[in-house]
Amino acid sequence: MRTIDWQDGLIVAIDQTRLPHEVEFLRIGTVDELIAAIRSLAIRGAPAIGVAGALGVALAARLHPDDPARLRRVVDAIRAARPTAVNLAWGVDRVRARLDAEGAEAALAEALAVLEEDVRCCRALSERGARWLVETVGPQVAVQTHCNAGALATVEWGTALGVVRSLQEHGALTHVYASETRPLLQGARLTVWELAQIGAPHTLVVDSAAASVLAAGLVDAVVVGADRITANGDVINKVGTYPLALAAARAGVPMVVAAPESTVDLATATGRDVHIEVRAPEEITALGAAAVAPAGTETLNYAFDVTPADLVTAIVTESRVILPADGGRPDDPTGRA
Ligand SMILES: CSC[C@H]1O[C@H](OP(=O)(O)O)[C@H](O)[C@@H]1O
Repeated sequence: MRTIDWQDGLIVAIDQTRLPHEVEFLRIGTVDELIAAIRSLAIRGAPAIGVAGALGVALAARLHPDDPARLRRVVDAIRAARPTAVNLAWGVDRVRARLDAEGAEAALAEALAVLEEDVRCCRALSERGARWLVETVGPQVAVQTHCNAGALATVEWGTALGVVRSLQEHGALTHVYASETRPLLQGARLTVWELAQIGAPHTLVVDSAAASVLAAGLVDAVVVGADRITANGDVINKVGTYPLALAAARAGVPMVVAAPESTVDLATATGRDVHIEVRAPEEITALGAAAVAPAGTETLNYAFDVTPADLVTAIVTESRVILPADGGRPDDPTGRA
C-alpha cells in the first residue's frame, strides 16, 4: 500500500487526517484539492509532500495546457502550500524545469521518477542508518522517535521508521518509544498505527515524558526525520525535536536524523534562515470538536523547531553519514562516513 501514487491521471493518497480509525484514499484531480490536502496534512511529511508537489506540477500541466500564465500561478501556489519542508519546493522545481524544457509528458515522467526515487532513497538510508546504529550502540537497539517519519511521511517505507523497520528486519530492534506529538498527534495517531502494522514492540508517551524516558536509560538512540537540513547541519523538524535533542545530549544518547538528500538544503546557511510554519490556534485549543482552552486563547503554534548542529550526532541519508556534533557539515563533500 503506497501513501501517495499516480493512478489514471489522478494523485491518489491516504487521507492521514482519518487515521488511525479509517484508511481512506483521496483521488485528487485538481490543484485546489491538492493544496487543501497538503495544508490540512491529509498529505504530510517532508518526502511525501515533495512527491505531492512533483505530481502536482504534472497534474497542473495537464489541466492547463494552453494557459501558461495560469499554469505558472497554480504551480507557484502548490510550491507555497507549506513553507518549511524544503522537499515541496524541491519537488515542484525539479518537475517545473522538465515542463518548461520539454512539455507536459516529460513533466509527468520526471514526477514519476521522483516518486520511485523516494522509495529507493528511503530503503537505502534506512539500511545505512540501521547499520550505523548497530555499529555505534550495539547489536540490540531501543529507539525513541518523535512525530511520524514513517511510510506515511514518504511513498512507502519511511525515514526514521524506515531505520526502525531495517533494524527489525535484522533482528536488532528491541523497542520503540513514540511521543504523541501534540497538537496534531502524528505520533499517537500515525507512528503507533504504523508500528502496530509491522509488529514492532512500542510504547506511547506524552511529549513531556520523552526526556524522562531518556533519563531513565530506556533507549539507546533517538531517531527522527527532518523537514529541512541546512548547510551547517542544523535540523528543522517537528516541534519538540529540539528539547528531545537536549535531553539526548544530557543522557549521552546519540541523536540521529534520517532523511533523504532531497531534504538537505545547501542554499540555506543555518536554521535561523528557515521560515518556521505557525499554524492555527484551534489545533492547540481544541481536540476535534472539544475545546481544551477558553475560546479566544492566544497561542503560538510552531509546527517545527530548529535543532542546532552541535546537538545532532548523525545525519543519515541514502548516500552518506554526516557527523555534525563532530564538526561534519552537509556542505562538506569530504564529510562522509
Ligand atoms: C520523513 S520526515 C517527516 C517530517 O514531517 C513531519 O511534519 P508534518 O507532519 O507537519 O508534515 C515531521 O516534521 C516529520 O519529522
